[in-house]
Amino acid sequence: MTKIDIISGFLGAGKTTLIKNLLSNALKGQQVVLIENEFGEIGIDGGFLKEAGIEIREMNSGCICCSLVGDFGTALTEVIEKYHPDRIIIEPSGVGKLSDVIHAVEGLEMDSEVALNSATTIVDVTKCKMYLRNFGEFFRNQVEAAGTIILSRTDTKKATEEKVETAVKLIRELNPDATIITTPVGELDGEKLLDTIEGVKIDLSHVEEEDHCCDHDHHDHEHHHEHCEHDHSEDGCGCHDHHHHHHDADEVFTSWGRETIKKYDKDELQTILNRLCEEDCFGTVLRAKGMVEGKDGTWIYFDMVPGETDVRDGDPEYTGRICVIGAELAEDKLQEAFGLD
Ligand SMILES: Nc1nc2c(ncn2[C@@H]2O[C@H](COP(=O)(O)OP(=O)(O)OP(=O)(O)O)[C@@H](O)[C@H]2O)c(=O)[nH]1
Repeated sequence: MTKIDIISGFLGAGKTTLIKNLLSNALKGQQVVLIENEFGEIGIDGGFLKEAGIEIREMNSGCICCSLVGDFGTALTEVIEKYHPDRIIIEPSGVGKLSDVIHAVEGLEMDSEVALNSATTIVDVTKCKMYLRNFGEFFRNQVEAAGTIILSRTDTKKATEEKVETAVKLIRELNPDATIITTPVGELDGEKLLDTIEGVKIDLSHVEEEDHCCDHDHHDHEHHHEHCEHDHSEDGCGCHDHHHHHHDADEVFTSWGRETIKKYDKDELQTILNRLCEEDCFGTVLRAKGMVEGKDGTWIYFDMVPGETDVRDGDPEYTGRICVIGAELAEDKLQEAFGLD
């Protein structure tokens, strides 16, 4: 019997970080297949995990919830038949709806030797309130459908006691029964972490069904996306408020990605990422990530979520890749900022 574990969470919440942690600790020695669904044309995360000898099946064809019946079901069945793994970890895209993924897995349980083992959502404790307000339609479903919720960034200074308490309260309102992990994951023993995630019942009774995005006609929506002044303050602008329903992820979010051989230095990349955090001219940038060759021949990896950047050394990749995800992105400005034609 193959166990299926779903690790969801909004853009940049910390899904890949948690999966790496599980693979190198609690799941070490198990045969694991990871199915990733990245939002954005340029797949970035795959390379990180291939090093760990993990088989990866990437699906970059947009939102997982829109391809569940076709691609996703086929991918799962193929993986099961080919590898008979101990586990399959599914990492839906940051803007995927968790309940849709759960439904899809449950649909396969009858015919295949698989069992849904856990459904976990990672919530960035420092942005919970803002994302709930601005992107509630997507964020809420991930919280409502989860068996376990892990708060990320509880190890940072920004995660004050007050902020953690507020996040827990907001999460409790949406999902009264979930186990909420408030201890920084890095402090937890791997086995303890896995035990906590695995032992939880998955209950979709409090998930708002109108959030199910595959039932509707993709071309017959009313669009209410009035753009607004983005002040990038912590509480955001409130323009994508949670009363809007029935949107596909690709109606609200866009991505811009490039493969490039252009060389950068770390300071230059840091400056670009700071600009993405601070300036309004790019649209609402929610995530940037990638890897590029450095001017000195080393490789530079980077991550950006609002208010947070990380530029670091990494192993050479087959080519440089940049991916930016957000709402109403100004592609020409992004291209210009990264110095690309
Ligand atoms: N301090 C701190 N940083 C974190 C934590 N979790 C994730 N990060 C950082 O946040 C950034 C994004 O983390 P990822 O694990 O790539 O997030 P993700 O959810 O896979 O992101 P997507 O690619 O958008 O799906 C990285 O720079 C991580 O190092 C955490 O608990 N604490």
